[in-house]
Amino acid sequence: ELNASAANALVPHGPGGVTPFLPPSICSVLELIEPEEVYSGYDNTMPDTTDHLLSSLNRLAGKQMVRMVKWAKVLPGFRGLPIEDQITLIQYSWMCLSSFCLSWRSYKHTNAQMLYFAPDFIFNEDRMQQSAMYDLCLGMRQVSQEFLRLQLTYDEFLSMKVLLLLSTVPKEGLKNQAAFEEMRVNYIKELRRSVGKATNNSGQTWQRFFQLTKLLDAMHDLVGNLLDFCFYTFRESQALKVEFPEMLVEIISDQILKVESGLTHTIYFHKK
Ligand SMILES: Cc1noc(COc2cccc(F)c2F)c1-c1ccc(CNS(=O)(=O)C2(C)CC2)cc1
Repeated sequence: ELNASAANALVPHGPGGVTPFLPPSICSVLELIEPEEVYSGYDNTMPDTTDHLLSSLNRLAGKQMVRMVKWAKVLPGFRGLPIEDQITLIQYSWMCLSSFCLSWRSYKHTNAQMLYFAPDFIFNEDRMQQSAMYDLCLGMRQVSQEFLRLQLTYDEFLSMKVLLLLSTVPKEGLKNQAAFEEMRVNYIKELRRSVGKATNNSGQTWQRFFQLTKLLDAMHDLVGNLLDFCFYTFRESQALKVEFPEMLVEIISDQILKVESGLTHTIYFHKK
């Protein structure tokens, strides 16, 4: 919609006519900066042993993390936060973001039937059983099925994903808490706009906004269990023969300390 500042940006282009110069909308920027899908390079000739599946998941997660950091650095508003806060927010939310993107890919590519980790690395029932985290996989597939039931739109997905980046903070607050809160409010407005578009601004808009914020809250509970499994596997990686790439070792080592000493706080939209 044309707001006041955009209206002032009308650029005259000749007698009487003006061509509106509109800054790109936030959702068009989010679509532009969304990373490409990553291939896992999974060796399908190897047997689907648990350690081979989990080590391959970790290698893929490491590749995804590189793209996630690049994405955050060009995310409108994120650059304006202090670098320490940028690092903290990515460190605290990486599993949540990774899982949310997995649910979207699974919804888009497999109609929420399987877990589409990568084009060359898809989990069917067998692989979910073999992965030693069957329940976590089912939980993730349920999120994907909720996307299908709601017919989640790409713009809703993109603004929800930013809100997940901005949902877990240090208990003692960030360096620049005000800048963080302003950014979070802006993306809540962006989600509201996306929902409005999806419901043609009908009476359904608020009901849908309620459903999507409930879905965001549900992500945190699932991801908490995923992180428990992650921290356990990380600690026992030698015994379990599960390899972790350098990128993940760095993030997990830092995060374990803060999560297990209760220094993190998750912002929920709804009371429990
Ligand atoms: C890649 C990738 N695409 O989505 C996700 C997140 O979602 C899930 C990850 C595993 C099972 C699920 F059911 C998920 F939904 C990842 C991902 C892979 C590995 C790690 C860290 N490794 S780990 O310790 O957590 C583990 C899994 C190897 C055991 C973190 C994220």
